[in-house]
Amino acid sequence: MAYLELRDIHKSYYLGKEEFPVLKGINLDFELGEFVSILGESGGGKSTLMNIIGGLDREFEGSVTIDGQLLDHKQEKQLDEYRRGTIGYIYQSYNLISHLTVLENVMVSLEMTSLSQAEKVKHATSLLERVGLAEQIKKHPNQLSGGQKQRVAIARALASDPQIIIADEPTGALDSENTADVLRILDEIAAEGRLVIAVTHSQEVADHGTRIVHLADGQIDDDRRLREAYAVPEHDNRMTDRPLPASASYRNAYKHLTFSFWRNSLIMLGTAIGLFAVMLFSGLGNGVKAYINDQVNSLANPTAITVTRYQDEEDGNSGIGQTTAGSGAVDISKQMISDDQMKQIKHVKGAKKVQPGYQLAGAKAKLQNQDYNLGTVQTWSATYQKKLVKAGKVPGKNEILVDKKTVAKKFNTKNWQSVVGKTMQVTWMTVKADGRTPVTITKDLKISGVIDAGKAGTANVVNYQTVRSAYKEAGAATNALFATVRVATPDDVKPFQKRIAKLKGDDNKRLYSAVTVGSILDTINTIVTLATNVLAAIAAISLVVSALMIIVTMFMSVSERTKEIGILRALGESKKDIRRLFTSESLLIGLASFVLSVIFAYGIGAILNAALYKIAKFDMIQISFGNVVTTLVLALIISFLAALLPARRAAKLNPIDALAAD
Ligand SMILES: Nc1ncnc2c1ncn2[C@@H]1O[C@H](COP(=O)(O)OP(=O)(O)OP(=O)(O)O)[C@@H](O)[C@H]1O
Repeated sequence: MAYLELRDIHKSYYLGKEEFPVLKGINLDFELGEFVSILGESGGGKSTLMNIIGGLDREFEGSVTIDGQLLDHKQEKQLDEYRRGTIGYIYQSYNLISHLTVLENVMVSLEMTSLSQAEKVKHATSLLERVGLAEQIKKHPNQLSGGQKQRVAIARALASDPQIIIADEPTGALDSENTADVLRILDEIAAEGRLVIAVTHSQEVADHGTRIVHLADGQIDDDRRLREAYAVPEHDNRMTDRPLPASASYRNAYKHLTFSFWRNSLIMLGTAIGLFAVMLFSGLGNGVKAYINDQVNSLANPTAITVTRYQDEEDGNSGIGQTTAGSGAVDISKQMISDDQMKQIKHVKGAKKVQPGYQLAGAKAKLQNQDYNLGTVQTWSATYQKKLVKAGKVPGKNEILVDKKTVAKKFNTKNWQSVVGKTMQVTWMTVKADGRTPVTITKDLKISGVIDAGKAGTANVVNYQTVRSAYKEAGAATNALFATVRVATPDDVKPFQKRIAKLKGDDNKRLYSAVTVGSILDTINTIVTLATNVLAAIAAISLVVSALMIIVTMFMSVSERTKEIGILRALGESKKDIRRLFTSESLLIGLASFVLSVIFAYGIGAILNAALYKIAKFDMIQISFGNVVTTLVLALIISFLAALLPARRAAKLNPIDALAAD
């Protein structure tokens, strides 16, 4: 049984429905150690036959048996393996990969062997030395002469130690000197015990082989032996081949990226800008949220909770500041917290300190014959931060801390501190002990200091005892209107709020509401998050543009590299390997864009922060680790999706058509 057997090979091409038969029943046997030349007229089907032997063509009739094993052309995997391990191809037009160096071109077929990286380099270098190219290994193909290119192609064909070398007009483009060189090398290859099948038009070339097969009209019309085939030496250490590892695809993709560096840099820049915008807006959202938190917490104590009586709809939803004293219609005792209830609140788990508080309704003041509308007047509680007191001190008995904007500055615009120490007559309303009858209270209070509630509004603060004793004197209800509860840490606020909301009175109705800085912040934060997400989503639209750019680049890359795809397929790479070549290139673009975008985001973020710091005294852009990770995931998803279609198209290319591409 011969090493390679072709039986009854028929092949036709079709133009529409019209059939053009090219091979009409080829029967041939080949042995290892032979150097067979295939001669025949142009268009006679020589290349077609080589593609069938080489495992590139699957659309034919007949059988190819290799070393006793029938090749199943339906099984692509088996064919990939066959091309990888058994076949080495040499073409008239060299078919080198232009963006790889001479050494790398030879290394491509070694990627599919089990050699270590160092062994691959050593082996490729020794092959290039053998074909006389030791000096040229770092050059790119376009820096070589035709003869040199063909020798690189021979070294590449030999690299994976194949049994069969197919050379399709290997000397067609060479001068006589280079032709002689190449023929000598091919003869040496046959002498090593390999089967060399060379297609040629030249009788002179054909005469160098051990046998000439002549093809005419789709059939063999002559098969002549010129000399004995070479004896096959024992090959005990044949190289073992294996599928292309993923790392090789990534390396190849990286080399291609750096080869077209400027074009790819622009694509990366475009993608990076989109990613950067997403990251910057997210960072701005974080910054604004932190800024608001900081501002609110600096005005009010985050561990203080204001507890009021719960008002359901029927009772009229009047919280602090809307005391209905004077209307007579509503029993405001329902809005008050009795001493017993105060004790009950004290016993709720988490309460560290509980302070009763009053709010003075409709408070007006007279200071040196000038009337003031006081707005909010409350008793001092833990909600206030001491740093809000801008002059003087916290009020003691019969003292008042007045608002900077509405009282102190109106009293004396420039020297507003001068109000401290003056006596102010304050009038407000409440109800008698029956909870209904209105009563007006007037007190002379000494101004202990000035408070500035900032943008949060106005604040006038009196001492709790001052109000309580005034109420006692006037026979008014003395129950507090609210209680200020301190908890240990801001994290204890929410659990406390929940517990207090659960407390029920005798009528099984909810007793208390709790307002905290946190609950106000929650609302603000929700709005800021929403706004940030909208901004980030708008920025994300630019990512769609980025994705389109990557898709276009990848399609361009596929059409530029069509020939390379054919070469890689001929060398034994599978469809999957080709797909991965393009997805890895796209993922590398995504990854590089991500790195760029992080640099932009942190760089420009720092510049913006420096500029805004002058205004807000706060880092307005705070890009979190989570933002960075999200951006990375986005970048990878986009680049992966963008590569899907182009990679699919590349993988689907017919290797023969791809090799024929210009
Ligand atoms: N993809 C194709 N579709 C249609 N016809 C094709 C295709 N490829 C080759 N042919 C035709 O098949 C015939 C054989 O082509 P092939 O390339 O095998 O010939 P060849 O003997 O190698 O020719 P040459 O010596 O000029 O290279 C030619 O007539 C060619 O036009």
